[in-house]
Amino acid sequence: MKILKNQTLDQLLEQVDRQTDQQANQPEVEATVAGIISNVIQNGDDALRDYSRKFDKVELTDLRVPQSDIDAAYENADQDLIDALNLAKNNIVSYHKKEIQNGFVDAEQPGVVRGEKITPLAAVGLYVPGGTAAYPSSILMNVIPAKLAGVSKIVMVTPPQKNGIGQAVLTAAKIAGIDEVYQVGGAQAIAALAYGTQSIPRVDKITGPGNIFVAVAKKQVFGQVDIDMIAGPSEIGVIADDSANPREVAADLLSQAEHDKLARPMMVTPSESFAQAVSDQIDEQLKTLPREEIASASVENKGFIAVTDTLDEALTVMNAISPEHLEIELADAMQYLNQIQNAGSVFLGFNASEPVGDYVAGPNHILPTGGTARFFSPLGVSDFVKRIQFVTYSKAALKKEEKAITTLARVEGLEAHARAVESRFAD
Ligand SMILES: NC(=O)c1ccc[n+]([C@@H]2O[C@H](COP(=O)([O-])OP(=O)(O)OC[C@H]3O[C@@H](n4cnc5c(N)ncnc54)[C@H](O)[C@@H]3O)[C@@H](O)[C@H]2O)c1
Ligand SMILES: N[C@H](CO)Cc1c[nH]c[nH+]1
Ligand SMILES: [Zn+2]
Repeated sequence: MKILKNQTLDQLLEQVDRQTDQQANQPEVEATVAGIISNVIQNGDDALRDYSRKFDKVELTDLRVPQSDIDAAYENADQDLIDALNLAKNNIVSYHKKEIQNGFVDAEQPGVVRGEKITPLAAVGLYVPGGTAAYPSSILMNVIPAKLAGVSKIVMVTPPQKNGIGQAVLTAAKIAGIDEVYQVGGAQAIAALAYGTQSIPRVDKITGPGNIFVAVAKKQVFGQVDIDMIAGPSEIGVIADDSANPREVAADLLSQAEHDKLARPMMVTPSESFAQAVSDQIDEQLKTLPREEIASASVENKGFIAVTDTLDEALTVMNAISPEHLEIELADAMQYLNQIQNAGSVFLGFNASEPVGDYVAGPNHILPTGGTARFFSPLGVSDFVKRIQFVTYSKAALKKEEKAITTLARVEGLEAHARAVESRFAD
């Protein structure tokens, strides 16, 4: 892995900035995706079949996965898989239940009642990745907060596979309780959810992670629908020093590198010797990885280890990176949590290996990438609800505030605003 050493803090921050910019601006991908979206709007299901043939090498007739396939997958599933999915489901439910908002009613001022009611979205589309790998775990992470929010229409899309959607994916769909599944992926699936086709219903919001084409497509349909965030190619940032185990740190970095050739495995450390030890371990462990080709490309093209003068500088660089996942591999790691400003999900201590969050801990693994953890949050229950505000006034309460309202209205030159309130006291 590339080791950046003998660099000033400003030089390191400048490199992080430049890499993040690259993530955001992909002109050639933007153009490809714009063409795909336009074609799906024009040609609906036929365009979906064309792209499935072109990108996924799959000939599709029905886009919807029959319920019988979902039921059969569950019936035939390995008990270990069912047990693991149920354990994950229980932990994800118990964690996300704590996110449920209940709105409020405030009647503190005489004659005035105001408040906020929490309303589930009517229809959401969940994107579950399935190009280079299948992600049954992403089904749970997408569906559970939507169900806890009370969304009634939940539609799932996932890429078609040559011999049908994977049995583990369908088993997870059954356990998650989703029954409307369409076998289409990529930017075309995002377009179908945003605009609707003959088979796939239009939704109000699209959530879920995906590759660069999916991430850019979600960006382009924002405004036609809402989106949860830009959850693109996976990333992991590790802050570690000599108190950590280089073999374990290398293994965690590779766990995310194997997702995508564009995945970003990154470490920042104040120890040059530890940097070298981790880099050596990465080279060693890559040799036996089944997804070595993907992980090597990620390490080569997107990975780096930055050596800083101090631990404080390491925290500053990592906050600038704003990684999707941040591991703090330091003694007494919890003490550093309050210094973390930007990250999707934080893993504290030597045993909180990032895949624990991918699968079973309970927090969501659908997380912001490409530096967007500066302003996006992990997927959660709040992504599937809207807040509706309400007020009611007695005539006496309105009279009390009439002068303030009409003064402001006339300062803004909005006479009708003033007269609307004064009309209550005309007779
Ligand atoms: N950020 C997160 O929370 C999170 C969570 C899980 C996975 N991920 C990421 O999701 C991604 C999954 O990627 P994936 O590729 O395996 O599956 P994917 O489902 O995201 O994308 C596969 C689809 O991309 C389309 N496609 C492939 N090549 C294309 C091309 N050249 N032009 C246009 N469209 C093309 C195909 O139609 C295919 O169905 C990885 O980057 C992984 O790191 C992120
Ligand atoms: N680490 C991924 C998010 O970037 C989530 C995931 C799903 N399955 C395995 N990992
Ligand atoms: Zn992962």
